[in-house]
Amino acid sequence: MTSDCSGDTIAVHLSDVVQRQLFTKTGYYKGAIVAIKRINRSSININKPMLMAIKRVKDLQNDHVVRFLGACIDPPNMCIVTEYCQKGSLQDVLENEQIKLDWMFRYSLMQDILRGMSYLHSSEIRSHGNLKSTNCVVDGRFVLKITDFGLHALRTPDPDVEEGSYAYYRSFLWTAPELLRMQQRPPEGTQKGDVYSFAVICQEIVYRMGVFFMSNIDLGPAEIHEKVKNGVKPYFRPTLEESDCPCDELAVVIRRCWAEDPMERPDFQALKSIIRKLNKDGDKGNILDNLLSRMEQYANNLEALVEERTADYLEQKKKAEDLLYMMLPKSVAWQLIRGESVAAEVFESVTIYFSDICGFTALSSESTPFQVVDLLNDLYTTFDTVIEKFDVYKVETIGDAYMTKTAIKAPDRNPFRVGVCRCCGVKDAPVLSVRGHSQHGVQDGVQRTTPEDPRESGHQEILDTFGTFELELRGPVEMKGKGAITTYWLRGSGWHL
Ligand SMILES: Nc1nc2c(ncn2[C@@H]2O[C@H](COP(=O)(O)OP(=O)(O)OP(=O)(O)O)[C@@H](O)[C@H]2O)c(=O)[nH]1
Ligand SMILES: [Mg+2]
Repeated sequence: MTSDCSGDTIAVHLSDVVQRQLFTKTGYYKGAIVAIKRINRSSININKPMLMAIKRVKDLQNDHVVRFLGACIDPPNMCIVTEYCQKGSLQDVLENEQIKLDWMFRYSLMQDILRGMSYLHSSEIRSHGNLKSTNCVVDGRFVLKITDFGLHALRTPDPDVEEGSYAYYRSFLWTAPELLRMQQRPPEGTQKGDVYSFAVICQEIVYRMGVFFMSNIDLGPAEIHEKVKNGVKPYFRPTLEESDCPCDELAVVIRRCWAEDPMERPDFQALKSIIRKLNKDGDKGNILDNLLSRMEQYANNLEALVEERTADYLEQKKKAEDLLYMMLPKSVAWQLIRGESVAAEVFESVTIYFSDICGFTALSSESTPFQVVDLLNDLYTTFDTVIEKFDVYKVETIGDAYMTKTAIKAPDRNPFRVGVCRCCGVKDAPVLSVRGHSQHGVQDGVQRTTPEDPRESGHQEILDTFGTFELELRGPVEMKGKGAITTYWLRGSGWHL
């Protein structure tokens, strides 16, 4: 030992980690990603008991126990290097709502803990002492492994966690009451204490509501710590209802595991066969079947995730398209969305509509800015709702002016004018019907509209084809840059939306 991972190598890894760390500090060791746990010490004294402890951990080999790879004892980069499990801790998995866990899967997680823990208990390590959902990590194949056991002389309290703080008391929520009551708690804990911790983890797996979830009381970790430590009947434990478990027996087993009297708690060997029986549908005892069904579940999770992401994508796409439809005529937007170049179009006739609020300047001077904005907002929302029903495109709004245009293809296909005039309630609105050509550059269309000789205009005739407008000749009106144009007052229409 203590590994061929030099201080320099680790230093590089530690800085590299910052960019792509997912759950914990990681680095590369012999080409593979490894988990790095800092040792917050200024120096480490390597003695015989320490070397023996390292050897004990190094010799462990089990599918459900994280492999110890080495330690770096050169200050200032002292750390423990272990196998990296890419899905993070069990707590991370349980908190991740995107991962769906059926009961078979949840039983498999419990069984993995039991396999890892019974192996540890039968090894020279003997007990964990700090079993919790953050010390159960999950690898890429959803196999759970136990971590952060042994090597107690190298483990140091997290310098960021102050004694008496929320995080400090939270870390004791998995600790058995008899250990909480000890003045000098052994860092390796006890086997019965580990079984208590297992029960707390099982409750987390059942509810997925965090550690020590209680459905009807809201207590902080310090208060929970105090109540569990007191050991007053009825013993203080997290919520556990039979109806929330897949079967009553599971609730019974969990309660036995967190019994106040350590002697009443079963050992991991016994628990392994109890849970296997409860999960008889899921665990056929065949490793390959088991693994396959886990992978299947994982694939289902991915499918659900893909579906969710696709729905998100479609929603965003629709928003972008709606925005485009608001900014451009639909036909142009369609061509752009399909990646086609936009062809210029010629229309025999177009209608351009302007609305103007009479007395807007006077009205604004007597109103607050918010009232003005509210008025315009309400009015334009109404206009927008109306034009959506017709083949009409909003060019722009400038203050109180609202401008739209539409191409007239055939009189019966263009009831827009009726709709707008009727719905906007603009009384006596001057209707300007112009013939000309419109190009997809909208402003061009407006500016290039050819003024016609008022006597030949024929606008009234076009409107008369609808047989619904009541028009009154207003006479020629001087249009900026266009000369005198014959205009009409719209006095009413028979159309109702
Ligand atoms: N992906 C991955 N994440 C890990 C691994 N080990 C730890 N983590 C993550 O790092 C977090 C913090 O782990 P630790 O630094 O061990 O802290 P802790 O488990 O809360 O407390 P102690 O073990 O008591 O120090 C865990 O919740 C995991 O999200 C690992 O091997 N792989
Ligand atoms: Mg840990």
